[in-house]
Amino acid sequence: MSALGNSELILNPDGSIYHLNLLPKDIAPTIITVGDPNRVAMVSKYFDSIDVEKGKREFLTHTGFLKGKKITVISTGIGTDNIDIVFNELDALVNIDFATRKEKNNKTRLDFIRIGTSGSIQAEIPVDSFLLSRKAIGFDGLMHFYKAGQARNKDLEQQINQFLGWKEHDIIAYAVDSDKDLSDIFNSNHIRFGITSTNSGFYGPQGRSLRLSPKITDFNTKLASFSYQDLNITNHEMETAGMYGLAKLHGHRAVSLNVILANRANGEFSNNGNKAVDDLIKYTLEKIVSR
Ligand SMILES: O=P(O)(O)O[C@H]1O[C@H](CO)[C@@H](O)[C@H]1O
Ligand SMILES: O=c1cc[nH]c(=O)[nH]1
Repeated sequence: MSALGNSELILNPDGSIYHLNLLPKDIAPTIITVGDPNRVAMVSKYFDSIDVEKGKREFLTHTGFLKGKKITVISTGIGTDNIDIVFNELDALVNIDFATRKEKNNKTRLDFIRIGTSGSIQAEIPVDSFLLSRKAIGFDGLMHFYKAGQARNKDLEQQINQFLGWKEHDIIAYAVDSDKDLSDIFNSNHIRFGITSTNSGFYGPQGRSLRLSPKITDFNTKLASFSYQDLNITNHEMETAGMYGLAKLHGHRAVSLNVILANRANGEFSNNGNKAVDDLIKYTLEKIVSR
């Protein structure tokens, strides 16, 4: 493989990677991703020590130790356009030699655990509950730009696209599974499971309208009535499918956990979102350190 050029692998003057502003030594193999930069400190305040605090734009990183386990928490900002940056750059930090600018022979596998927020489209999934995305359906388009055949769940893709029939609206979904072994660490009766819909926006792309008219009027009820292998499409958010796809393509593992803040079927929004997010953070950290 020839060396990556200056316009492809972009390093800052201090040798750190372009957007994340991180050096290879700044990250742990276990990485918690959160959307909101303010959530980074909500996670790292539980660490026994914080050894790295760096950031640039919406990408804030803390790395430290909890009960002897080295953990990184990083904010991705909103959307899979940012996931593309975060996952490519985190992989580069461990699997590209910045001196030779070539891929390393011996690869390092990373574990990604998202602690996010989300909106349920199923009436019986209440606000403030926790949901693990067994699978994700991407309406955002990110995977269409990669040779992603081996990472995708083609059977689910075929079934959802046929069921929805939204090709006439230029909407074609891709589908990706969570990593089963990593997901199993977070199983318990506190967690619900489902298929997560990852969208390219919060309003129109999640069937919301404030002043603009939706093109697809039965958007959420149609998605909510689909089922696949005993799982329903449970919730909308904006990162998981991209995470699952890019993690698999790079040889990493990923799982997405979300607090349900909105119930779209009942028209409810949590009054207690911060407390629920804090509870999911504590639950996730406990599972990470006790595995
Ligand atoms: O709370 P985070 O992790 O950002 O996740 C959800 O919240 C944002 C929208 O409000 C989107 O990023 C969505 O995925
Ligand atoms: O409804 C919601 C709530 C949180 N995040 C989303 O993307 N959608």
